[in-house]
Amino acid sequence: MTSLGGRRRTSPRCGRQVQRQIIQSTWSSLRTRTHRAVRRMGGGAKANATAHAQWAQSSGAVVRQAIVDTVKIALSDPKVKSVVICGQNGNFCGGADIKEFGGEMTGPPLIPMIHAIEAANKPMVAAIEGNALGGGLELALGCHYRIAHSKARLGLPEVTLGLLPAAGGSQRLPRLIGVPDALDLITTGRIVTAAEALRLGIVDQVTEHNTVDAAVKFALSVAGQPLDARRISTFPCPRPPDSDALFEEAMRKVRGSARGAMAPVACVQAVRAAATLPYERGMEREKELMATLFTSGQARALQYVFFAQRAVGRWSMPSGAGWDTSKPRPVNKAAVIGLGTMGRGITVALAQTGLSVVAIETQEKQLMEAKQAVTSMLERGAKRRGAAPALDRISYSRNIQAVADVDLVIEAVFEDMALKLEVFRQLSAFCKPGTLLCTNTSALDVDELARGTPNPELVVGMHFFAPAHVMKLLEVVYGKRSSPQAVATAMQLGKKMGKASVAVGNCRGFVGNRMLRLYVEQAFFLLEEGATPELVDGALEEFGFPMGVFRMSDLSGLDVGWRTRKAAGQAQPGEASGQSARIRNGSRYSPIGDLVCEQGRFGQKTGRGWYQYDKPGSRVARSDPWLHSFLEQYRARHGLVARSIDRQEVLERCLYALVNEGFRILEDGIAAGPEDIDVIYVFGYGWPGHRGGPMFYASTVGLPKVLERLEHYHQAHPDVPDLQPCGLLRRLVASGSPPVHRWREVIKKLHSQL
Ligand SMILES: CC(C)(COP(=O)(O)OP(=O)(O)OC[C@H]1O[C@@H](n2cnc3c(N)ncnc32)[C@H](O)[C@@H]1OP(=O)(O)O)[C@@H](O)C(=O)NCCC(=O)NCCSC(=O)/C=C/CCCCCCCCCCCCC(=O)O
Repeated sequence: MTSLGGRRRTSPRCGRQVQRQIIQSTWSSLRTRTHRAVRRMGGGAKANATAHAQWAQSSGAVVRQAIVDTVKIALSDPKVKSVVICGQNGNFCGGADIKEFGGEMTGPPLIPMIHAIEAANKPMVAAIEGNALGGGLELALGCHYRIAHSKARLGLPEVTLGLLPAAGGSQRLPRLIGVPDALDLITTGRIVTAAEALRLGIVDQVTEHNTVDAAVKFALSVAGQPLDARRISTFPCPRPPDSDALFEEAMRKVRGSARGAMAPVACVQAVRAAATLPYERGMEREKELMATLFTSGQARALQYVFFAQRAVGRWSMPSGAGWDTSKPRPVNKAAVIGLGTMGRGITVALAQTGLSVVAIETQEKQLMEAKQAVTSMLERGAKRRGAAPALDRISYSRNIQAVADVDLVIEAVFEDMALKLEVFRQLSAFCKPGTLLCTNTSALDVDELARGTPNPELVVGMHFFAPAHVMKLLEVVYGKRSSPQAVATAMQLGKKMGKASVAVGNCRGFVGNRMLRLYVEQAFFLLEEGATPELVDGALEEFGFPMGVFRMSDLSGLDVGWRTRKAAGQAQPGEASGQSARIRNGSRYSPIGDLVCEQGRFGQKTGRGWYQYDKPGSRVARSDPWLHSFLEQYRARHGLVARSIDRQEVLERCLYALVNEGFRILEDGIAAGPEDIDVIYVFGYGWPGHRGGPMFYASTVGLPKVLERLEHYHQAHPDVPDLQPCGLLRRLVASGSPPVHRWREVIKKLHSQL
């Protein structure tokens, strides 16, 4: 798959054809190299020439059939002494074709195929190059020996797709490497290098040279040797003495982090079955658990996210330019301007990607502090990865003229238009011609910034999420005059940094923050109407968010939004009461957050916010009686009568308001499709992946129901125009609520009529 991926990079126009090939290569990359082993053993296997041709053109079912048939031939041919199974194009097997899961699965099933390989009376050797993932690794675990290339990657990522390794992986891996390591790999889906696989005992040998040659040599050396001790399914599962406690701890851990996701829990249960039941009964349990996951809907959501993540790479702009027509510029050296929290994270992310970075901060003291912080972030990261820290890739400067030879600049100064315009003016004067000018603004107008430069086509937004070296999301914001090449360059850099990069249009808050405003606003309104932060957060956390809106606000700091609202003229000082104090530009406005800030309650950093904390900086939120009595007094002052609000209303108000704005974003052409919005929310805003992102979620709730509830809430709150259902939502419902992957057609039609 690596080589095919490479081909796509060099020939972006032939995407469709290559995509087909890559999908096939999940199973079709496999072939049994009996002929080669046989030849070296002085024999010959006639069946193989045809089988190879067939596999190269075939789908998963055909490949499995071919493996079954060829193994049968090899085992019945007395001249064949050993069998080597390898992939093609430098890749063993990336696992099952996920698209097969949606329909009726045909061809020979995987489990009996792997059993037959394990039961073989001739040595079966897996020659692992490239990826051995999911069903690919399960197949290798059915072999008697595994030889891997040093650059191979192995893992059981099924959990990330809402599944478990159900072709015996959950039963064989613990028997091979022990329960603790198997639990780690299976519950996280973590991919390991060949070196780690060797250390864990997953592979028997690692080679720097030709893997198939090494495997053939190895296969010859073990020909005729007894195989009983090589069949992993017959191994007793090593049970640590405190295994009950170990499983309870593992369960506690996954329940804590899974936030309602079923697959990690099922993975622990399956490994526990391996440790406590005979193999056959463990396999039955594995199948039972998999059947539940298959029918849960969570697997469908996570698999949607998998494909959505790849779909956003095929970006396009309203002009029609896009990923397949725009060539990125090479970026070897970048500059970061402003070394606050964001600038530091961006510097680390760029250096870890292998770029030379000039980090610029005008104040000496801040520069020194930033240098120290960046150094320790890089050292911690390098320690985790077992690599050397990329310290020498970064130079620090107080002088903006140090940007003279960079290919790209990312400005991350304070969120103030006048300041940013001044920085861009200076950058335009000092950068070499063609340098891309990127802003890390989270909401300011990219077009206004671009207008302040002589080359607006070189200006794009690169909106990172804190901490920028950790968070996987990047919004690449194109303005009216951004060139497709500038967008392509930012998108490619994002990909290199390992980010899910999504190209979006320019508007206030772009996609993520524009939608978030509606969600937070509904949470404030709910407090006015009788809810507490605990009720709202409880409902959202039960839904699957790592933190509810108020705990999240305490963590990121209440003053950030307050400053923006003040700058926009919304937050007005004082304790005005009555309905007029809660109206801005004719729409309902809640000053609750402003009033809390006026008390100096900025969240965790001040030890008080929507909750109270033991001390400033502490992270454990406790209910705060002060806040509750503040809410009561606030309602009394404004003549509001608290009513009983349930969790369902919290979810509907907060989530449907957010989804409705998502439809508006699609209608406005700010995002090209629902996948863009869903990737942004899953990777940047903690939306639970097993619910597939807000737009996918709306489709699972049912668009008619979302529409009906929005109409209901808009009627109840006519002073909140944002609750009025969006035209696109109405149109989708009118056209029969097509599945999410068909929304683009409706959107396209809508745009063509405008
Ligand atoms: C690392 C990769 C493999 C490659 O990465 P890269 O080179 O960067 O390329 P990408 O851009 O990621 O991908 C290129 C295109 O290929 C598409 N792709 C990739 N992988 C797959 C796949 N597995 N299936 C389909 N398509 C795939 C991708 O979408 C790209 O195309 P496009 O751009 O979208 O057009 C990387 O791709 C990667 O990590 N892939 C995923 C690896 C993975 O997760 N593998 C595990 C898959 S699951 C699996 O293997 C399971 C096997 C066991 C099944 C056992 C079944 C037993 C059944 C018993 C249970 C009983 C249930 C009963 C139910 C009932 O009762 O009804």
